[in-house]
Amino acid sequence: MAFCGRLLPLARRTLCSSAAASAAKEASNSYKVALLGAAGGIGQPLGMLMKLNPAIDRLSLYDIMATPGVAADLSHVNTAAKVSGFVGDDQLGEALAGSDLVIIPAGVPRKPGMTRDDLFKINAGIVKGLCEAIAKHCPQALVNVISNPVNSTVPIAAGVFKKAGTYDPRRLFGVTTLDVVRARTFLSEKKGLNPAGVDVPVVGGHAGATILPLFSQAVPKVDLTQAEVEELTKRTQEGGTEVVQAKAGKGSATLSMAYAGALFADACLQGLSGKKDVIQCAYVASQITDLPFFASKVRLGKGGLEEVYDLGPLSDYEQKLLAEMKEQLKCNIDKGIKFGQEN
Ligand SMILES: NC(=O)c1ccc[n+]([C@@H]2O[C@H](COP(=O)([O-])OP(=O)(O)OC[C@H]3O[C@@H](n4cnc5c(N)ncnc54)[C@H](O)[C@@H]3O)[C@@H](O)[C@H]2O)c1
Ligand SMILES: O=C(O)C[C@H](O)C(=O)O
Repeated sequence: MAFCGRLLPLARRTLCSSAAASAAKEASNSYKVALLGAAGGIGQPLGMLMKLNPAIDRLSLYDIMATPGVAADLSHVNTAAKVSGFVGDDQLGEALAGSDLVIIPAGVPRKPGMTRDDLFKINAGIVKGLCEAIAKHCPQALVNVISNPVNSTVPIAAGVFKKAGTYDPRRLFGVTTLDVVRARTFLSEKKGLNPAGVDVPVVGGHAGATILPLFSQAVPKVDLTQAEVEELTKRTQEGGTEVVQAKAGKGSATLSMAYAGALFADACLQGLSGKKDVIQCAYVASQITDLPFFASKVRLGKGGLEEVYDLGPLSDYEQKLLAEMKEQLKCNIDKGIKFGQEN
């Protein structure tokens, strides 16, 4: 994780005009990050990883319960980020004010036998309410949506921001990094590679068949039989379910998700700081297919989303899976858009 060596010169604390403040941010990488759902299974380890990130000088932990304790605990870790806990609706505005990046893992997780779409009923309303507050209190922040079903919660967030007049597609991201993390891990295990040097783009969405790992574009280039490709693809698509079943009713992926969420959040902050060539996969407003939201490789920069890359050359198998998944992804997107229009 590239958190290395970006510590803060004290001088920036004295700057107060917004131009000076933004110049200072760029020079010193001092960002405020708000984590919504901070007392949860993902929220707690993700809060920990954010506390360790030297690019962050203020870490705001918000939840509907238990954040004072989580914040007190985390605040004793001797890193620069100043931790504050906020609990309940009344404190949400203060938690968000001045944030550069808001990460949303708030909401219920799956139990065995459920699909991510089964979470829609509860999580749609949670994401909507939190995004309304973001539009009001930190409309310029980048927003990382982790809450499932991501295929629908991102269109919901876009709808809220559109209604509020603050929508900028460059600032809204569905976090699909865990799919990339899994594809890297599973490929490395299969081929005896060091996972540190392995990359696999994962495109589409974040649910079952909509998760499309592109093993034909893996780095380093790896020879795989068709049976191996199919096995790795299936395992990546079902990675979340593998964890849900293993946890047997006690939730879904939290630790690996916190790791993935921290990677993506750090990439967003690196982009904001002006670092060049920050490339990640993410689920964003997109024109590379006929669907309005799609996960693919993107470049992050000072404005957030700076470039959406097209899919590149796909194998026949990947083309077939892409064609097959589009209807499901479209349904998930339409459901989110409809919810946004009706609520
Ligand atoms: N994008 C991904 O790859 C990915 C991976 C894993 C989990 N998830 C999703 O992340 C979400 C959270 O998972 P978890 O395991 O952390 O669940 P959890 O139940 O352990 O934690 C969720 C937290 O959200 C809080 N919360 C509920 N309503 C809230 C609100 N209105 N405002 C603020 N906080 C609120 C809860 O109090 C709880 O602390 C789930 O929807 C899960 O499906 C996504
Ligand atoms: O599978 C889930 O429900 C959680 C998450 O989306 C995951 O991929 O682990």
